[in-house]
Amino acid sequence: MASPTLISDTVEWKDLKGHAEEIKTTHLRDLMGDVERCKSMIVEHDGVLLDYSRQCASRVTLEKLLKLAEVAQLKDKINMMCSGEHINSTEDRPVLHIALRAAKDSVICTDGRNVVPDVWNVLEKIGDFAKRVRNGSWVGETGKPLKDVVSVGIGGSFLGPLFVHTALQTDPEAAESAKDRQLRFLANVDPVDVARSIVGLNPETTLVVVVSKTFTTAETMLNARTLRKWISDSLGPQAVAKHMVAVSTNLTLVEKFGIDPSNAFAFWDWVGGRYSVCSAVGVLPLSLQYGFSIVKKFLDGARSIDKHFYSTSLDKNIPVLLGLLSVWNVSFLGFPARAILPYSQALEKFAPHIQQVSMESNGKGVSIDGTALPYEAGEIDFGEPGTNGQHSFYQLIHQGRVIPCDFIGVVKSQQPIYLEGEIVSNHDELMSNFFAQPDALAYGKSPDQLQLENVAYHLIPHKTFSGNRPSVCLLLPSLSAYNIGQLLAIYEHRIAVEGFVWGINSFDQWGVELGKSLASQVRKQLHLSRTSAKPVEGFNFSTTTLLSRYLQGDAGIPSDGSTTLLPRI
Ligand SMILES: O=P(O)(O)OC[C@H]1O[C@H](O)[C@H](O)[C@@H](O)[C@@H]1O
Repeated sequence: MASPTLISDTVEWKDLKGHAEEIKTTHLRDLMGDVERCKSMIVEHDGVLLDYSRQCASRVTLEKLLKLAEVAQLKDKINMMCSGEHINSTEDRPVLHIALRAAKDSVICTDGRNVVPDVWNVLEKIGDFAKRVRNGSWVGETGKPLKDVVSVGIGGSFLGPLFVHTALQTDPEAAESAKDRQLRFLANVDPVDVARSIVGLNPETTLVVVVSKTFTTAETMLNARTLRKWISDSLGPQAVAKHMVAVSTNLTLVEKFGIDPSNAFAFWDWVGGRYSVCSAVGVLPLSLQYGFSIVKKFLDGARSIDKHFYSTSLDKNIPVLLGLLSVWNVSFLGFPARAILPYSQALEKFAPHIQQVSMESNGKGVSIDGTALPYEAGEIDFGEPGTNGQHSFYQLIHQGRVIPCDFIGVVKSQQPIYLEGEIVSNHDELMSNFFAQPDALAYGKSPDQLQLENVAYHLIPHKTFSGNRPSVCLLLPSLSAYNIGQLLAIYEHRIAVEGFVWGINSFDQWGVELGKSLASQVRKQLHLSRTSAKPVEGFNFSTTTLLSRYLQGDAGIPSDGSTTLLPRI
């Protein structure tokens, strides 16, 4: 149900534009002084606490944003998504990643079919397969158990599983069940990544999982062929059946590639690549590493947020509030970026994953009906765990550009350390920074304060912090599999909310196609030049110069002409 007009044409949008000018005259340090306001800006669900009191927003702002949500038909759009309507209109597809973590007895229909039994069939197949690999009843060609897994995939078939794997690695329960096993990822087509992914691995004890929604992605298919050769060179071509499995929506191409279709784990075109970590894309490699029961907890956590998202009123709804505040920051206050700052090293791959979910979803130039947007949509997302980021790019955030920040903290560390003689534990030290940074950004430091501290006159401008820099704080009880699932779903839904309000299609990604088709022209040229010395033609002056220089050099083939796949690193 696309709104007939652009959201920017509505009275509610224009009202917020005017209101933004008023808010700009109020400093956050004054807003923070209003305790009732701050109280109203803390919401909680199932152990997750969101504090958005450090947004450059008053209670009136919130009322106005909720009115904007109403005119954007946000609630209807959420309902349409959850009830399987084809809201991805340019691809004529439903958007049902919530079904991937639905309870077994729930009913989620699209096109007249309840998809939950399909989801659970695959989940149970994964559970069974992972159990057999892990307990050694599924063995490799030489009869040895498969203790190492290389997951080959890129984009949505890589970033989500990598984030969850990196986070689970430090959870004691998950780590215990991953003992003596390795999970590696191969995403980049760069031969260096290939070498890195298999260095030290023995094909006899390795299982390769090829993960690709389309099973056509050039990089993944070349990497899959490369690892197929690695296996068959060492163990014979018949070994592929035992050492390679696949995750895809395209089971015909899986079979054509030479993987037994009974060793393929399906998902469906109603799962967007960047929303696929809860499908076999993430569940298979993660279950092989940690066991299905742990991965199930991750799905349960995501489900808790799904329920909250579609059943809680908008003013108490964590993803909705976060989404509306993002729209506020981007479209009304003019802050185009967002820093994702988890105070947890285990979340080091969270920002890279959210970069794809957010920027591929909302980096659009037209509304859902194809009208050019007269406003910018999408955010520039980046981030690093704290405190590392503090020693890197926080300078710009404190005194340079205004970048709304997401501070993500964890109450209980998975790996507590306390050194005798220190005043606080390591985790308290980390969290001291988590609590201090948002206030430093919000309050800043004035020249008057600096004068009172007897700071030299000429240094006062350099040491002044303007403050008034917005952030939100998300506090999770711990980083269990369940909490990781919650965090994922909060961001997935937040990003959908932004897109719903901006009136765009957050579920297609046509912007990645052009580069792919130009690469295929270059690929053809490289092939012809290498095999028949065909001169470079059909490109502009710049590309011709660069390509010619490239072709004069290394052909990318080992100098002894060998095609060995033994890693050189
Ligand atoms: O899973 P695949 O079909 O191999 O796709 C992998 C990735 O490739 C594309 O370029 C898309 O932009 C991504 O959304 C997708 O996740």
